Parts: sequence; C-alpha cells; structure tokens
Amino acid sequence: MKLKIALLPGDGIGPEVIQQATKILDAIAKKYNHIFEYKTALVGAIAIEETGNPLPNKTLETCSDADAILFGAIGDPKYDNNPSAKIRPEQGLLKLRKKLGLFANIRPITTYNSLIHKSNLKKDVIKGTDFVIYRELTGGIYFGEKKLSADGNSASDNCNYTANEIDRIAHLAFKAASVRRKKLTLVDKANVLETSRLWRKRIIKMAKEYPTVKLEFLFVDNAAMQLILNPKQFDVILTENMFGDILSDEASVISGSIGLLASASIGEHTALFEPVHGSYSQAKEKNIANPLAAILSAAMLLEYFDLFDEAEDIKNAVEKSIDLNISTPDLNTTNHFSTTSVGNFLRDFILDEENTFYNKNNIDLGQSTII
Ligand SMILES: NC(=O)c1ccc[n+]([C@@H]2O[C@H](COP(=O)([O-])OP(=O)(O)OC[C@H]3O[C@@H](n4cnc5c(N)ncnc54)[C@H](O)[C@@H]3O)[C@@H](O)[C@H]2O)c1
Ligand SMILES: CC(C)[C@H](C(=O)O)[C@@H](O)C(=O)O
Ligand SMILES: [Mg+2]
Repeated sequence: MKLKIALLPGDGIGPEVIQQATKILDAIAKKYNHIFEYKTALVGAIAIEETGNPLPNKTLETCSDADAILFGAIGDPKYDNNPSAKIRPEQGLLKLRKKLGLFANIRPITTYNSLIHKSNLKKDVIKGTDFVIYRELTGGIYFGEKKLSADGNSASDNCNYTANEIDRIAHLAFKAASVRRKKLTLVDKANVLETSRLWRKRIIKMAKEYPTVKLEFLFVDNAAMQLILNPKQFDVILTENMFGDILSDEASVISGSIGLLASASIGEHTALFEPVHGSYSQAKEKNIANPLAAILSAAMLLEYFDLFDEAEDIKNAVEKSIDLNISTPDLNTTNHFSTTSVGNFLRDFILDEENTFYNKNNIDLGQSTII
C-alpha cells in the first residue's frame, strides 16, 4: 500500500516522538513492502515563530492532500505563561480539527501486565482495564463564542451542541460498543447543563437502534471518581469535548503514563493521529520523552487503513519493550532508556526475522544507550 502521510511534529517533545514514530512506520514499510511518503508541515508555536500563524495555509493544504496526518504536540511556556497572548499555539490544533471535520477523538485505555505492579493504583483495581473514550472534538465550549469585556473584568465561553454533532459521534460510539463488551456510558452534567440534557435526549433515542448495547449514564464528577475506583466497569465512554479531554488524562494513570496514550481523530474525509499528551517542554531535546504514545498513534493510523497485522506488530513490539523494561524514565525510574533507544529497540524487534529478542541478553541496542 502507498500512503501519503502529513507529519506535523509541532513543539517541545513533538519532533522527538514523531521521529521515533516514523522510524517505526519505516520498519513496517520495509517488512510489508508498503510505501509511506511523508510531508512535514509547521503547526503550533514554531509555526507562529516562522509565519505568525499557528496553522499556516500551507500546512492545511499539506494535510488536505495527505491520506492521513500524524501529529506530535503543540504548546510552549511562552504562551502558557502569557494569558494575554491573542495568537496561541493551541489555536493551530483546534483550527485543524475544525477545518478537517475531525469530530471523533478515540482514546483507548488499557493496561500492561508488567506495569501493573508499578502503578500508583492498586493492582486488583486496574488489572484487566480495557475501555475506550469517544470524545467529541469539534464542538462544545472549545468552539463557542469567547468574549472578554472591554475593561477586562468579565469573560465568557459559550458551550454549544447541535443534535447532528451529537448524533454523528454517538453512532460511532454505539457501533464500537456493539463489537466490544456492549456497554456504553454517556458522561455528562445533565443535572446542570442544557447541552448535556440534549446529549441525553439524543442518546436515549438512538439507543433503540442498538438494542444489544447496554446504556448507562454518569455525571462527570462521579465519572472522574469511578474511573479510579473501578475502571473495569467501563467499555465505551462517550462524552463531550472538554469532559473527554480531562477524563483521558486522568485515565492515563491507569495505563501507567500519559506517554502511553494514543488517539485517533476521525472525520468524514480524513483522520489525524495524535498522542494524548502535550509538548512537555521540560523534556524538550533531552531524549527522555516516552515515544510510545506517538508510536501507538501511528499503529492506529495503520488500523484506519485496515493494516491490522502491521499495527499488531507495533503493539507487540511496544509490549515487549515494556516487558523488558526498555522504557523512558516515566515508566522506568532506575535504568531508563532514551527516547531514541526505545525507538531503536522497537524498530529492531519489528525487523527481527530470527526472533532473537526473546531474552534481555540478546538485545543488541546498536547505537542505543542507557541514559
Ligand atoms: N495535543 C497536544 O498537542 C497537547 C495536549 C496537551 C497539552 N498540550 C500543550 O502542551 C503544553 C504542556 O501542557 P501540560 O504540561 O499540561 O501537559 P503535557 O502532557 O505536556 O505534560 C504533563 C506531564 O505529563 C508527562 N508527560 C507528558 N508527555 C510525556 C511523554 N511523552 N513522556 C513522558 N512523560 C510525559 C510529564 O510528566 C509532564 O510533566 C501546553 O502548552 C499545552 O497547551 C498540547
Ligand atoms: C492542546 C489542547 C488544545 C488539547 C485539547 O484540549 O483538546 C489537548 O489537551 C488534547 O488533549 O489534545
Ligand atoms: Mg488534553
């Protein structure tokens, strides 16, 4: 298969993790005789610096011409620490999602056997957790009208949803639940918010089309608690934009690190694949960022094109690296490995025809180093 992939590395650790993700995609291309062509474009703070615009037209064109987009991360302390800045890196990502119609953000949460004992959470609570968050991505408070009064003493952010915006992601979530464990949990704040009540009405109506799926409702405050108290109760969580953003960072603690959480942002015409984490600028160019979220996002990209064996190869390699503790400091506080080393290990594991990687003594890390 030939795929044109737009690469948007962005800011902070974005370029480093995207470099590892393309390393892995190249290994897959080599193993399976695919052709992956990359075109890199600017987004975020770096795009502001170079063009004055967090999403230059050229970037949008590159994305529109591509079969899919692989995104790193955006954001910079310069803007985080300046609430008065009118042009902000995050606008690049938000505009991209909106312009490309990427309305469904899919964030799977799973656990890894060899990380369970390291978790801050109890082993019995998290072992076997396997759910997916369907986060609405182009509506809600993120995209409503924003106002700041002339005297600067009052501000508002409007939260809007239309029935159509709710329905299109809800169908995807119901379909996902019907081929999984057949449970859908709508997370909202219907006891307070009018938009949440619209969500409930639409979902109750739609549930009749999916009779095999058990539907439950949770208020978001309770959901935040249930996620930590008993994450195994969840199969598919459907929620609006901001609740999904917050709950997925919380859920990353179940997996072991936000550096493990991948996502797919799906639209009608195209899709973008992005780690859940941000630009983690404290780690920029230190070669310590976990590249697995970006690499697993690349695996989701392959699944989007039905390249399931290829995606499975990546997931197996990721699991192996974690089992062998070939991990960055977020997962391995003692002999941790660099971002590059983790990428090298995965590449070599994927291309290793003779399966020499079955015990730690056989690992040839090549240029990799323990840092
Ligand atoms: N999709 C995105 O591009 C995205 C997502 C979230 C935040 N942001 C932006 O990123 C900037 C920093 O935001 P933040 O500090 O709240 O969130 P962040 O996700 O960048 O970092 C939060 C913490 O998570 C951990 N972490 C994140 N990524 C990691 C990785 N790959 N490996 C290991 N540990 C990792 C680190 O401990 C870090 O301190 C802000 O400008 C924010 O707007 C961008
Ligand atoms: C950077 C920010 C705009 C973004 C969001 O809130 O959607 C991020 O937190 C995410 O989770 O992708
Ligand atoms: Mg977020």
